[in-house]
Amino acid sequence: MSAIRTSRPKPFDLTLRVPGDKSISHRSVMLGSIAHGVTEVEGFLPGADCLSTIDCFRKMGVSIERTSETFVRVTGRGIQGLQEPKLPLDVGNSGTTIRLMLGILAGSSFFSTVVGDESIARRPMGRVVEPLRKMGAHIDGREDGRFTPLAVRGTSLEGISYESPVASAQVKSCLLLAGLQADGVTTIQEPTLSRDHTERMLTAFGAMVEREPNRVSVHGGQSLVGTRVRVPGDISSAAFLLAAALMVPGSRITIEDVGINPTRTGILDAFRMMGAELEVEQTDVWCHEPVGRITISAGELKGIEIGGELIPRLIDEIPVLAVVATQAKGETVIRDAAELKVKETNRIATTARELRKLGAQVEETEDGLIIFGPTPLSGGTCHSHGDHRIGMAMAIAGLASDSGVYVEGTEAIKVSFPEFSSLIQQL
Ligand SMILES: O=C(O)C1=C[C@@H](OP(=O)(O)O)[C@@H](O)[C@H](O)C1
Ligand SMILES: C=C(OP(=O)(O)O)C(=O)O
Repeated sequence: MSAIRTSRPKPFDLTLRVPGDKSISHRSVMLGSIAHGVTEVEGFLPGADCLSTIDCFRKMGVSIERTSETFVRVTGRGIQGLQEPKLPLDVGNSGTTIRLMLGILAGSSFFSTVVGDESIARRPMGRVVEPLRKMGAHIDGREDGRFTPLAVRGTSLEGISYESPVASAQVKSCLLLAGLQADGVTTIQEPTLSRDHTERMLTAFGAMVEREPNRVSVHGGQSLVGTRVRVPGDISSAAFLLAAALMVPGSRITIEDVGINPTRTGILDAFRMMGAELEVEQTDVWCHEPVGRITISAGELKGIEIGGELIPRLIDEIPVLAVVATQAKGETVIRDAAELKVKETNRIATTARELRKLGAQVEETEDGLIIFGPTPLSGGTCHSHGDHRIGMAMAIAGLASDSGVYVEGTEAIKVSFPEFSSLIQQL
């Protein structure tokens, strides 16, 4: 088991880049695989989750070459050109891989089985299996297909109109990918808008996607054409570094070439509400995704109340937001975030538990957290619980501790931000 130790550094002023966006990297390999022709991906995230996606599509006969850590060349086979995998498709720790891939497998012409690690085995698959079955999919699995392992007998699908009870880009994307192979139109309505990378990338691959507020439709029978994808830096990874600047008064960080898609920038809104000084400048658009430069420096931080439409726009950043909230004056209330319970860990529970070990005052609620600040953070030993975002969040907490925080289980971090440990220790 690997571990890292962080403690209060001297104030810093740094300009950095972060590794490629995880959501966009997954999609580049998936859409590249089912497209016709070659897709070249620059700035691919070499994180364990995205490598699981590569491995699954290779098992379906797709030629995927990695000419460097971050450059990937996918020779697409067309959506009906994938081959029956001889072995189970192993998604490792990646919820995005399994849920999006199920949309592709459901409409294939072959049989496949899908497995993952212990965390994946706890995560709900009914949210995609149920609507896919409405489209005609044949999926079986543990507890009637609500959990892995799953088995899919590919078949022809019918378009549906589906009202998703959760704002989940994984549900939406799964159904869009199934919809591409279905007869007729597939429409997904979500309660609030979740990240829209699939919609944007489908357009870049030549598909027609119809969008209305919180609603998206796709016609079946369209084929995709391979393209060049340049992946922006991952704002979810950048969030840990932005938080680092807020934890060490007098510090400033600039992150360049980072994705600033508005469905992902909720954390910037939250940090601004807390009193951080933030400058965001759009510098370019890569493969239909806005890219820019973010500079942050700490102001006097105050507690905030967040919920509603903001939550899907910062869902993966809530653990580190809670860490920053321990240093803000007053109460920070996070509501409408029950989705956190079904991530790599129950992030409401693991965030609260680990922060309390350092003396933070944190209350768990049914759908979020309440953090009372500011509280000094003591030294101590924390654990990632096998969850990359919890491991990184606790390492950031250590930056406000004089005696230092030792975080165990940091091997989980390779899922999304392989360089995190060396970067943070440079502070
Ligand atoms: O589509 C995606 O790439 C993701 C969607 C989100 O999950 P949900 O769709 O479950 O909200 C997010 O938490 C995850 O890290 C990546
Ligand atoms: C929830 C996450 O990813 P996934 O659902 O793909 O496992 C995450 O990266 O925080």
